Amino acid sequence: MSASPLIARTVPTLRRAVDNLRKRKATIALVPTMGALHDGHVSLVRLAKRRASRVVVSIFVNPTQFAPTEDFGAYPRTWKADIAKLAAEDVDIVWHPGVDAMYPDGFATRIVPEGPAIAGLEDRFRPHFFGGVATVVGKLFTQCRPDFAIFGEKDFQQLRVVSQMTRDLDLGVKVVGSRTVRERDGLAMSSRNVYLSPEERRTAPILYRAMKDSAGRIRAGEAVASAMKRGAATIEAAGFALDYYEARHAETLAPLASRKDGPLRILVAAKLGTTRLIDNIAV
Ligand SMILES: Nc1ncnc2c1ncn2[C@@H]1O[C@H](COP(=O)(O)OP(=O)(O)OP(=O)(O)O)[C@@H](O)[C@H]1O
Ligand SMILES: CC(C)(CO)[C@@H](O)C(=O)[O-]
Ligand code: BAL
Repeated sequence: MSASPLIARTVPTLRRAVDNLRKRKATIALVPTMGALHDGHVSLVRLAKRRASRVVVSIFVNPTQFAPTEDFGAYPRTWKADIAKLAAEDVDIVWHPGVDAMYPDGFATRIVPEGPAIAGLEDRFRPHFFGGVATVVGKLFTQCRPDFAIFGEKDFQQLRVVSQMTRDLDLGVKVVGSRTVRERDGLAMSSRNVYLSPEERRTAPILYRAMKDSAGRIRAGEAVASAMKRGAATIEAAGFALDYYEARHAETLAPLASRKDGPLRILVAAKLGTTRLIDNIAV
């Protein structure tokens, strides 16, 4: 029988719960989320359980990473179903602060990531995004003081930015990436997939198919630029409005002209109607 997790809504409650686990010599893994949980999130929880003896999942739709024109208000919130999923996975603590607990009146500090990991890609199209993510993840780390924190590779640039910030600020957390979980037709699971109309949902897996095709061509010796151009054209022909379709160095995220320059990752962001999807694969 799985037990319901302890739900903490204020920093003192969370701290007491974490301190209690620590007194019992627990190791702790944190899984930061914005809720609307799907099997991708569940896979992060399962990896967390393999890394540590206790698991904390945070559910917080973080306003500071959304631009005023974006979907903060509409973002799916499915609290009851989320808690049922986390109870079934035997999660120990759910950290679910209100906006006032995370950003009390007078809050005036921000972590601003710099350097190659934030050059372009998401940062070009969501310039507010990584500042909001770094600030909230920095807070989540100091609030929960985990040994490990698990992030999905689906948000590949976010994983790199968070790893860099954690190193730079000596936060003492081991950041672990977890592979992307996909639907049967290849679409990366994402909380925002619920926005897709049935027709858009049928089109959406083209993103993954185009990346796989480009990766195959590059592996077979086609020039990176040519394979990427073809992939971008396929995506646009299917009706997506493309933000970017790029091959980058898999570790540094620096732009790469040739496969010989290092391990490659293809990253994409595109809008289908009003829904913005992102994905990436290794070459
Ligand atoms: N399909 C997936 N496979 C593995 N990890 C995932 C997947 N989708 C999301 N994650 C990871 O789950 C964590 C929480 O992400 P979040 O709650 O924003 O979900 P999301 O599905 O990415 O939502 P959104 O649609 O807002 O991008 C992040 O580390 C993210 O990379
Ligand atoms: C890491 C995160 C929970 C920070 O709000 C969010 O960006 C997400 O869900 O990927
Ligand atoms: N999964 C990334 C969170 C966001 O798009 O705001």
